[in-house]
Amino acid sequence: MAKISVMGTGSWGTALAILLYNNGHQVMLWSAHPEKAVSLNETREDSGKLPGVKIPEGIVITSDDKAALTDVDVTVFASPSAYIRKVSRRLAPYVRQRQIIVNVAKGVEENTLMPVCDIIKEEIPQADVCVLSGPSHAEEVSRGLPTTCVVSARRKETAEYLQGLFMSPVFRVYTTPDMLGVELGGALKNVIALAAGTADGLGYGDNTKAALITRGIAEMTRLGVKMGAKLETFAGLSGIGDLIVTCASVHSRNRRAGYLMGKGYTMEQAMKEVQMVVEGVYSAKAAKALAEKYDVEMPIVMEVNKLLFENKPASEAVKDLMQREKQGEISWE
Ligand SMILES: NC(=O)c1ccc[n+]([C@@H]2O[C@H](COP(=O)([O-])OP(=O)(O)OC[C@H]3O[C@@H](n4cnc5c(N)ncnc54)[C@H](O)[C@@H]3O)[C@@H](O)[C@H]2O)c1
Ligand SMILES: O=P(O)(O)OC[C@H](O)CO
Repeated sequence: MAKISVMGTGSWGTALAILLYNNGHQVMLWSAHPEKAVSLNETREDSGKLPGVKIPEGIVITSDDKAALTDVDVTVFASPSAYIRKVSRRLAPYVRQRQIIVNVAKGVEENTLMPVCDIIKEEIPQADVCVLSGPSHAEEVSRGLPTTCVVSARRKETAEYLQGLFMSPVFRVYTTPDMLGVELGGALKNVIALAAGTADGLGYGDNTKAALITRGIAEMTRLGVKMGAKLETFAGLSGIGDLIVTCASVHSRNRRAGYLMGKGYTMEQAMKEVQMVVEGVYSAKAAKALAEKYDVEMPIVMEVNKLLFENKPASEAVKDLMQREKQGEISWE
């Protein structure tokens, strides 16, 4: 049994706290907001985000920074990527040397172009920062539906230790040394999911969805490999696996936000309607900047940016993607 704190009471933090508790660990769930911790303690359910999912009484819910980080074997950082720097800076004084921190947020910071693990490392240099990612909607994990993920760490032993903590009969975890690839897959798939949702909103079919997923993973892979990630990672759970789930699932907030934009909502209206974090909107500009920095062609990412930030009509974006200059699918050289 390990002592684990989960930092963040969004749907993913809550689902992982329940998973880890059911695996027999001692679990604390921390909210950045005292009033949220108080209300969750009373109700033992987040009826807005995970209706019908009970948070076991054995999970201690707190907003006490020091208590949540004292004598823990592992801490899981589950805040949305936009808050990770602020949360890391706030918690840094309570983090011991070589504390294992597992990042489960998916994003790239707009102004620094850093994936989430790098942000945590910068703010909490004494920590051993790892990542868990993959096709894993909280709505399904919290109900014990079979799910697979991948965990990456600097050292193989740490990754295998974490694999053991998270694994259950309904939650299968693989290990990988490719932290950068895992992080980029998780962040970039959200941008492609906005495009897939938009196509749904426009009333397009399965052919269009398959095209966006396939050409989307091609873009993600091109960029990732140029940045130093491994090619195989993009064919794995944190790459194509997560891209499929986020482009197809009824639970996906990125797909839903895109769907609403396809129906004519503005980005702001769509985000308001979804009510949960739409990470793709935060990562889109960073993805575009990375494509430019590494000189990689990412036409879907470029069109998503125009849709989000230049009010380009969705149907125009699709037309421009379809009528791009002719290309080979793979090189003839
Ligand atoms: N939900 C999922 O199924 C799922 C699965 C895998 C990964 N993720 C990733 O996990 C991360 C969290 O997503 P989520 O779905 O749990 O979020 P969510 O939309 O359910 O919840 C939002 C969270 O943001 C927190 N928050 C709001 N304002 C804050 C502030 N100022 N400072 C710190 N925290 C603040 C809220 O307390 C809440 O914990 C995201 O990066 C997401 O991509 C989510
Ligand atoms: O599918 P979304 O947009 O809800 O994102 C949540 C997770 O990343 C899915 O693994």
